Amino acid sequence: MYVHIDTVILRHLEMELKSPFTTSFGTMKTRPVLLVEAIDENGERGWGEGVAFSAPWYTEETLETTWHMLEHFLIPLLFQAPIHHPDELRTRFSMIRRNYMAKAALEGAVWDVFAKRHRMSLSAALGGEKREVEVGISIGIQPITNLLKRMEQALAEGYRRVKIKIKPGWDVDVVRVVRQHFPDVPLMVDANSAYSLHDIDRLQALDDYDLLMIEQPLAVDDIVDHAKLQAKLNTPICLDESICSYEDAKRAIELQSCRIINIKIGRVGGLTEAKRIHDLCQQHHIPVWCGGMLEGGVGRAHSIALATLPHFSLPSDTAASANYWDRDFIDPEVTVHHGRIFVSKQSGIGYEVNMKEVERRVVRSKIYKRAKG
Ligand SMILES: O=C(O)CCC(=O)C1=CC=C[C@@H](O)[C@@H]1C(=O)O
Ligand SMILES: [Mg+2]
Repeated sequence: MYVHIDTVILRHLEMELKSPFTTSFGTMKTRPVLLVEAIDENGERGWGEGVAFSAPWYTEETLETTWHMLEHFLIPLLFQAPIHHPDELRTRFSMIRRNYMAKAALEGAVWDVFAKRHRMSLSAALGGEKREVEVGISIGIQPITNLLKRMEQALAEGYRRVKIKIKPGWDVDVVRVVRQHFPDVPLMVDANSAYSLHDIDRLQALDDYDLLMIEQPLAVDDIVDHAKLQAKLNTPICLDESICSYEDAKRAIELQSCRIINIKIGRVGGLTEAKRIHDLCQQHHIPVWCGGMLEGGVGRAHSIALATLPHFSLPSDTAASANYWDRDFIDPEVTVHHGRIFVSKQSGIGYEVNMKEVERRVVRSKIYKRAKG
């Protein structure tokens, strides 16, 4: 069966975060969402989500660059020919350099159409096996009393792992206080590239606190210094920003730059590449987990489906919708029960897009139609 995508609709939504999210590179109060709707020749609708932020602080992409790449390059490439399987888009889009979040947003919508056309859940279409996924929570930088209170609340809600942000001057002391209050909680830190090899003493000091991992301590595009650092740390390094492709993951594994990899669909260019990285890590016994990008409900649904693949062994950053927003734009919203999300058996992403909630937040939209004939 071939899928002809006839229409793509882009919508820019602004989502108000319940509480500002602070990391080593800044604070976010609202989260822009680029919602991608793909409609095939039968009227089947699939949804994808662009996860780039409004400024290029996480990677080089922004919502604006994503929109530009979709409008001028990726949607025209998609319209060029029908597809037999979404995996084909990885090759078709390969002539476009990088712009992974833009590629992932469109590819994700096509995956949703494909799964619906085959009356399968996205999880099943990807080869997912789990009926539920374990969930962790990521807590931004905030005054220590607020951090401890938020952790207390998250653990009471059943989250299976807590991730806290660190940066120079907000690291060893904070982790020590957290450990004093929560000696046994599964705990990890995310540095978002705030350190260099000159900080090795501070990073080695974290070895005393039984952390699950230290996420992305060094430069966003580095795997060489991370290998030098990992050789001096007992705590596993988890790479996030450094891994944008299967090839990056292959090099990082060969150089022993990390012992864990965080897979994010948008960062690596889509579900097909995410699955390839998952399979590579499975072959090399490198644990993986599904990272988060403060996604809206559609991006969260895609992450949940990905996290059902067999080698995802660590809790995902796919917390409940209520952790981020007063109201998500999907029905039902994502909920977490005793630290787990039950995977929907519905076809496609497993959630309905609530157009009333979408329209409330849309600041811009545009329709793209395939020229017939
Ligand atoms: O989506 C979530 O709940 C986790 C978000 C999160 O921790 C991150 C999102 C984007 C960039 C970073 O700040 C951080 C990460 O690197 O994982
Ligand atoms: Mg990270």
